[in-house]
Amino acid sequence: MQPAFCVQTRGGNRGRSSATGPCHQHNQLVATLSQNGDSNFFDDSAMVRWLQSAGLHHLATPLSAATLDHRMLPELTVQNSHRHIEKSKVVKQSKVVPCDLSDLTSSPSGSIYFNKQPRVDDLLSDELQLDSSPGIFDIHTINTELLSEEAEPGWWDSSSSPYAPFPETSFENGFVVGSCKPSSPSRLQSYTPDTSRPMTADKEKSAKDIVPAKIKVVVRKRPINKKELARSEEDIICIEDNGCFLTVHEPKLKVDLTAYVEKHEFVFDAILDEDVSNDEVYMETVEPIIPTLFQRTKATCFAYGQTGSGKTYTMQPLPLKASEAILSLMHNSSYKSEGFQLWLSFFEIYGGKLFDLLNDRRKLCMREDGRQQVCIVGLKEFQITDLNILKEFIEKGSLARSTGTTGANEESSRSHAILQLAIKKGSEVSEKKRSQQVVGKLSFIDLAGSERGADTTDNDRQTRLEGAEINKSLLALKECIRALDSDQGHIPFRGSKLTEVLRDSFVGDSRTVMISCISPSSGSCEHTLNTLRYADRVKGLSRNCNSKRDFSCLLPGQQEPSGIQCVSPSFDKGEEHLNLDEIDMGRMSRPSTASSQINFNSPSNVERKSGLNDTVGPEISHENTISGTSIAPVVGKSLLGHWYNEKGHVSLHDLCKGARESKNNLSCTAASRGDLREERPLGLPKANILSYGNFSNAENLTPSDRMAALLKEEDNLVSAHCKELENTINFIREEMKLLAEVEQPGSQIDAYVSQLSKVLSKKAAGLVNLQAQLARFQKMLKEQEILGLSAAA
Ligand SMILES: Nc1ncnc2c1ncn2[C@@H]1O[C@H](COP(=O)(O)OP(=O)(O)OP(=O)(O)O)[C@@H](O)[C@H]1O
Repeated sequence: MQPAFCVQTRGGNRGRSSATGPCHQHNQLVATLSQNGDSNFFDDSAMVRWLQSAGLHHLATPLSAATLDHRMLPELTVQNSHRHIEKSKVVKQSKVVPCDLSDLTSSPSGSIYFNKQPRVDDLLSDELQLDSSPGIFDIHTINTELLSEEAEPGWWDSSSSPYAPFPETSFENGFVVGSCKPSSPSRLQSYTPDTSRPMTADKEKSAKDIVPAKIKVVVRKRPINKKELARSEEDIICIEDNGCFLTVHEPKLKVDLTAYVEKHEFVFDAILDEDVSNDEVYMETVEPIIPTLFQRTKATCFAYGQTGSGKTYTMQPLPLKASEAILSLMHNSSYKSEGFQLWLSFFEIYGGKLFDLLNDRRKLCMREDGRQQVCIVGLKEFQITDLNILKEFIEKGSLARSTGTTGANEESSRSHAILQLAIKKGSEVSEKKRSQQVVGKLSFIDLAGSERGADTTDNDRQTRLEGAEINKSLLALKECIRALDSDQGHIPFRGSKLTEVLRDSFVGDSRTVMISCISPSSGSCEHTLNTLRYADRVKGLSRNCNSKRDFSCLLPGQQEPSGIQCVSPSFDKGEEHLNLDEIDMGRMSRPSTASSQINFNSPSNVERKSGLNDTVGPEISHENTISGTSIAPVVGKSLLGHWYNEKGHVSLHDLCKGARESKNNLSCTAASRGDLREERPLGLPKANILSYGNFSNAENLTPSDRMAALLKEEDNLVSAHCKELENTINFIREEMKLLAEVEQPGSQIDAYVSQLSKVLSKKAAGLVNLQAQLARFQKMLKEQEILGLSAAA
């Protein structure tokens, strides 16, 4: 029999009532099981706890309806709950329905279902039925699929209700519930700005008094969509009632093909269920930051997650709401007389290049001035006084993003879109000359799909390199946030173009909000776990962190890796800066007898499989440098674009200065507790050092290791080229000097000949070396291509 009710608690974040979940495959409804009137919320773990507390340990795990014994649970009831809106307040309604154990069944994922088909009477309490005049319900909070089967025609006059449901066909993207989207073709949510609403003095004061956390990590789950349902995928994400705990029920198969469920538990600052609106997302994430922007804070809010997980859907409404609040504070608070202005810019990083989304995708270049301030040359900024204009700009920019070079939406998931709101003070003297000061800045970043970083095995070279670039930037971003959170003096922003662009957001007083977007479906389980692990690591070093760890898959007897939670105090001074992931990496990359016994569920293997492992990230921080060891110089190719003098053009001197400084930034020394003081180049886990420079051991390397080696070789080539240019200039100087001398009366031709011969030999040797390096890189590219092709075959 197709189960009717899923007996699982859902939603209920932060005081929001437990809500009717989306209408899933199983007509899911929030329900409470109770015994002897004693109410207990049931998700799998709560059920286990409840059974244990009832002394029914033998039933506690594994749990299935078949194991529930009628004699032991004599008075079972199911309490159906839903909510509706009454006089602008969300009201929870519930009704107890007597049930029998024969009405319960379990799914392969471990959920317990109530088989009885509900009646409308069961869904609506008596008061609610009396009150059911159009307009008092928010239809989106009611399980419409359940209702449609049983509801009498005419009980709901949708046409006259402001809460009329969108007809199912009008749901964009096949979302069953929760999408609540306007039928407008725009990707933006319908939104009516209201700047006239003044912020009261009390509100302003309390807003100012609240000090938001430096780093906040929020997870947002999107509703399951029709395509996923059509593929019979299940919702595997369970959010516990306080809105901070999340369990992923990973469907797995044993060797004998028996299905079982592996649970992964996570804790974050907030977890937003599929029924949480964009307004609520704003309130949870960005709203607390707004007042701090007037106090010289730079804030960053970014969405991370796989393609299609809802990053753009989540991010697009936020700048609008934030601008409304900023303008309201500017015009209606004590800041009124300060002469603040709000400015907008919107650009994209695609394939390591910057494009202005508000100026016909004009290519931009990033420069660093004498005071090490990063500026994006040519980026258009617009002053925002009217929210409708802002809305148009955002739409324009979003369209430019998704209709980029090839017009495919595919592109958007391979690019990072950055929308910046800057609060400025001062006047603009002329178009070219501004005497404005940035007071605060809020950057919204819609990151490339996280799984794109794993595109390193793709057949297409361009895709592989883009994937590697995305991987690099996501890892560098994580490193920067972690450095911020641990109050490290140095932020490794040079790790990627993305973090360089955000440099000024990482210095001084800064706030960061990460919204991890996840899909609920079982088909996305691996990506979802990767996203949650990334988020977990971002938050991992937070001093107040109380994160439950995803250790469900540790081997029996294996301990929580001590390096993960915080830097072990037993480390000596020299190791203090050891990156925690590096310890992980050491564990992962060292093939041991133990590792051959590790099943495929071990965290390291899961991450390795995903391609989102830390092959690049951990080594990016120059804090990894350990005194007393020599350091292999590495210069990133991005230097070519970054080193400019104050007049704006590249000088070789600056270039070399950049190379030297970057060498310090990017060099790293590998050290882990087991084998300290080992020198290795950037971007390579230990196990791969031997194969660095050629792929003779290529079959032993993972695709991402190979890609890291390739990128490393590319960096070395660019670095050697820079060096060669520097030498060439010196040779030219020497040759000019020789020429000048030989033309003097009485010059020594023999000396000239021998000096010239020396210079030419050095020049030739330099070119030969560079050519050899180039040939090696070409060979690696070729090998990578062949390996990619054979992997694909
Ligand atoms: N919470 C949600 N409620 C309803 N619909 C959603 C939700 N989240 C996402 N969607 C829908 O899912 C689809 C994919 O979302 P979106 O484009 O935001 O994904 P994305 O992560 O930005 O993907 P990409 O990385 O490819 O740009 C969109 O059409 C969006 O409308």
